[in-house]
Amino acid sequence: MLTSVITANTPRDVNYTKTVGGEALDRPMTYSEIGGIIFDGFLGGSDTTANAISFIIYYIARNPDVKKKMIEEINRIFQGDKIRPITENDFQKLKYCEVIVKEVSRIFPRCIEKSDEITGYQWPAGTMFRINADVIHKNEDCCEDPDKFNPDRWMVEGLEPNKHSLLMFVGGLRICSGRKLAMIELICLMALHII
Ligand code: HEM
Repeated sequence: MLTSVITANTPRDVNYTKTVGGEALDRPMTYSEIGGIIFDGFLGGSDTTANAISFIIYYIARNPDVKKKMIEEINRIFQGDKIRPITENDFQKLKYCEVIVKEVSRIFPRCIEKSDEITGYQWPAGTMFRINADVIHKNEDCCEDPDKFNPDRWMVEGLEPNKHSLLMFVGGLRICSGRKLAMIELICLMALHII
């Protein structure tokens, strides 16, 4: 089925990406390469989601005030009945759970394993990057300590998030194609299973 979806929807003359497995490509990707990437993504989509939920649990456990607000939101929406199936409407209302996921993504640093050139500079192996530390607000008052775990920074009116604020899914042409599903999975796990 996957192959037929790709065949039906993929224009043959589009150069989807210039690299496969780190190798530069000077031709459009084949259907089997595109299929391979999707397959990798589905396999990779499970351990990335497992890692993400582990960090979410860690930050919730370290921040009791956040946990309290999250439980309040979940109880308000489910009214004590967490056995009923979750609906799209419930999901749309789980705003605090959503910003917890965003804040975990923002605050968690990335580490490069090998020395690399990034933005014109050579960085040694082991460098920790927090390039998504700044969430830009129209309201200057809330530009507080970027090292503080504070999901509320995402809920401020007039928020203009830096486009690199959600680096969990990277960006550009190769942005994670499962990101919306991943957000649904994470938020549902938080609402239905964490507490
Ligand atoms: C929290 C969970 C997830 C995280 C943090 C995550 C993160 C990523 C990252 C960093 C990439 C690489 C982007 C790049 O190479 O520039 C990627 C690619 C991909 N992900 Fe995810 N992912 C998650 C969940 C999922 C899920 C659930 C699926 C599908 C069910 C999925 C499907 C894919 C696919 C198909 C690609 C390849 C996209 C491409 O190369 O064009 N991901 N993901």
